[in-house]
Amino acid sequence: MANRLIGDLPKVGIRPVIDGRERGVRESLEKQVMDLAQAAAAFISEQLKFPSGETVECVIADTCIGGVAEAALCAEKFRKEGVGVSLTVTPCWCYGTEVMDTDPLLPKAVWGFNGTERPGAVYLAAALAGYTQKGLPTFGIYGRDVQDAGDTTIPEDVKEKLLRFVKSGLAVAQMKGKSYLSIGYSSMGIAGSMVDSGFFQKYLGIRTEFVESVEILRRIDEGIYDAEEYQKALAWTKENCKEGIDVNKPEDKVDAARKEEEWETVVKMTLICRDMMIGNEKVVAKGYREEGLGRNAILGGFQGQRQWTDYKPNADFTEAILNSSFDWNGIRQAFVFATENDSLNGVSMLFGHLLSNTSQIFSDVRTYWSPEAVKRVCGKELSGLAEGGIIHLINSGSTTLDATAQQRDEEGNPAMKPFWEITEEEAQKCLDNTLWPQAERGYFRGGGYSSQFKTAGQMPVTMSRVNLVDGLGPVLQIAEGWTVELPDDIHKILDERTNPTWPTTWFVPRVNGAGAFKDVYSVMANWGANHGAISYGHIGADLITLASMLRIPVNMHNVDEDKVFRPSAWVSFGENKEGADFRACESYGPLYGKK
Ligand SMILES: C[C@H](O)[C@@H](O)[C@@H](O)C(=O)CO
Ligand SMILES: [Mn+2]
Repeated sequence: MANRLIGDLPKVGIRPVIDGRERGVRESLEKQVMDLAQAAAAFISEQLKFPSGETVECVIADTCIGGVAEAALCAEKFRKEGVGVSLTVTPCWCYGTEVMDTDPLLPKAVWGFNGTERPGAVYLAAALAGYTQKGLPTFGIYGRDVQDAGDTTIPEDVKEKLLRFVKSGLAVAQMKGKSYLSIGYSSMGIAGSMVDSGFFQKYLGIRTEFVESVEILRRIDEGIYDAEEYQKALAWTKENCKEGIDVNKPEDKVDAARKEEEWETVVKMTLICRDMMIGNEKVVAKGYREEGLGRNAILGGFQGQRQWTDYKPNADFTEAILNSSFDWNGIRQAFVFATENDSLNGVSMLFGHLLSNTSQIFSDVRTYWSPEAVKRVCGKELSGLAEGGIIHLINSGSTTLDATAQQRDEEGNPAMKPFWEITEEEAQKCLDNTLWPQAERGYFRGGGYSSQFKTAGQMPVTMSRVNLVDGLGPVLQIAEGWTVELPDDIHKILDERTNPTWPTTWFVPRVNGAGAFKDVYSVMANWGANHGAISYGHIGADLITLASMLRIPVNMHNVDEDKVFRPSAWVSFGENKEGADFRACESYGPLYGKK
């Protein structure tokens, strides 16, 4: 069952613009301009897929655009085709405001071909000036090296910017109109769980759906789920999810019958939470049409703690399985599902998922371990990437099992891959490297099973978090770095004194000796909340581009300056990129409403 949301996937609209002077000039350029558009479309469709694995489709205007009439015809075609991102391309001079895309909600870029025979770059600058003057911030793409007229190869630096822009633009388009499903609400006073509907609506175009956790009980008690799939899921769970240690005090331990009941409950919870997000035609077929429609949720969160977990088994199993790239139905697209209903960490996970097509890690940013403290506690030295200190990422539930690092990339390195690249063997190894200890009943009186594993390998990762600042609005912080695998004699001591029943990832951010990235300790000290969303790969530059499209300023990042790609208008807000970002986001305000 694909996590199919309602509505078609957005397409990329390609706008070949041209000098409208007929009887010579225009005719001499038609082929070159259209060839450039075709080349861009072919490149984008060949390189990009959606998290569902579907290919990104491009729509090219029927004709070159030499003036406002053809611009309007193109806009109409894009509307009918469901275009969500607009890319204008040209090698020549065109009439800036007469051919521009004036849709304020479409992320837009202009690729001005770096050629000399025709003034393509001059058009690019004129167009961007027009977009800036009209309050339609637009990305400008201009290759470093001159190309010969008619050359339709796309230079590497242009490719990088095209992909960054399109991926981010498609993320914006995919979020629009979807829902955040909040199951329960405030969790243990975590501010991120007090879902801010205004933020979701105005910045992301996402509607917030609130459902009491009792709905899960109702559906369990009244059998409002696919009984056949439940049996399949339970059998699969018994086969693949082995119980781990039971750290509970003797008087808190439960008998086999209760443990079986808890497994049955958490499997039902998983089916039900998924159905609440995206619906299930089997539930409709059972006569529960409303329940079977779901809430078109592109991401969800479960309060869990504490009322539910004081009474019923926790949702660690549910959260871990939904966030993973596989379940009893096989290898599939991961969901985005936050524990403790931390909706802001959920949004950060969603950004990572839409940009990388991979499943996501949700963690407490739990402990900074200095080399000295590790030496004191373990009598051992940290080495390699870990030698400057490490951050312990760990949280009950909500971490994808892909984070066991059992998948391999083409070079044989540990990786977390888009689901369509994961082999059956790799999925099985992720499961085989995960145990499911009984929940600690001091925390979780209702019991349940927590996923427990360690990230066994070094992988490039990016930790991020959206934070809400009163009087300012949302900000995004980003830390690129690596997971590290500690020697077992260190890992065990540190993990067991922390919590041996949860999933652990050891994280080392890339530091540069200054500011928030002065050292590993500074990264943790500057982290804006108790949680971080961790995505495979160094996707910080993509996150920065996406944030600028959403008018969310980036308050902290360790991405190379030359990788920062924002709308050209940002330069008008000053040379200091960080300050300009804040001023530009403040000036433009959220995409879908007033602050
Ligand atoms: C079980 C505990 O309540 C944890 O859930 C808690 O420490 C957190 O994760 C807080 O973010
Ligand atoms: Mn937490």
